[in-house]
Amino acid sequence: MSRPTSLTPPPEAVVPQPHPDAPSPGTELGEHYSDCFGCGEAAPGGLRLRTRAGEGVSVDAEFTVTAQHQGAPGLAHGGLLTCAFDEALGAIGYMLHTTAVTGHLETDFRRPVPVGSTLYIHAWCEAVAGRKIYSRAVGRLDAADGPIAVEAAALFVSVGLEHFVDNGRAEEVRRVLDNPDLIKSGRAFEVNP
Ligand SMILES: CCCCCCCCCCCC(=O)SCCNC(=O)CCNC(=O)[C@H](O)C(C)(C)COP(=O)(O)OP(=O)(O)OC[C@H]1O[C@@H](n2cnc3c(N)ncnc32)[C@H](O)[C@@H]1OP(=O)(O)O
Repeated sequence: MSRPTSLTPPPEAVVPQPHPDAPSPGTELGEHYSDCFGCGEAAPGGLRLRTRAGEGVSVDAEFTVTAQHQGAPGLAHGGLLTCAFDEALGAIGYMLHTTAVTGHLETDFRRPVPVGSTLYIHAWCEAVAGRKIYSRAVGRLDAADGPIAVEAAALFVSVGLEHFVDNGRAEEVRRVLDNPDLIKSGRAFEVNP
């Protein structure tokens, strides 16, 4: 049976506060996993997105579009823009002190994003209902107050360590368990509080 894919928080959802141990605004969040395509330094051709803690349950990131990110000539590929938003929205987990995976993600492309431009991404959590985290993000062109180029809305679902251990390919899971430094933040595989 297929699941509902609504991005509207249910009536019992609450507006969350940052976890008491959440990083303070402006703190660089770093890569969560060295081979992550969205943020990992070791991922070939990856986006290497850097996120910072924002006010409340929010994060900020800048994504500069390079020639490697093209879809049409001189323009960013929409799928890669979505990846950047997935990454930024996922980093909201730092503010809630939970590890969450994307359940549903919608992206609205409002303006073309040229190669060489920088998207200023602001992502925030609207509501939490149990394991479900409802978040939104906006990407502005070339300045924090620039025109909106991309908007996204997502449902992330909190998961525990077993999600990764049980589902990841054994080779990479073993490599990480043998060398926890590969999870730079020490957060991505952390069991929920
Ligand atoms: C901290 C460091 C960070 C570090 C930063 C991390 C950044 C990561 C950025 C990248 C993030 C990714 O790309 S993650 C990779 C892409 N995503 C995935 O691979 C996830 C694949 N999907 C799954 O594994 C699963 O479907 C789950 C875990 C999402 C849910 O399965 P489950 O655990 O069995 O739970 P389940 O009962 O089905 O669902 C829980 C609740 O969520 C609802 N739900 C589940 N999926 C959906 C959906 N698509 N649309 C609506 N609702 C949904 C269910 O109805 C239910 O509601 P109710 O009955 O409770 O009301």
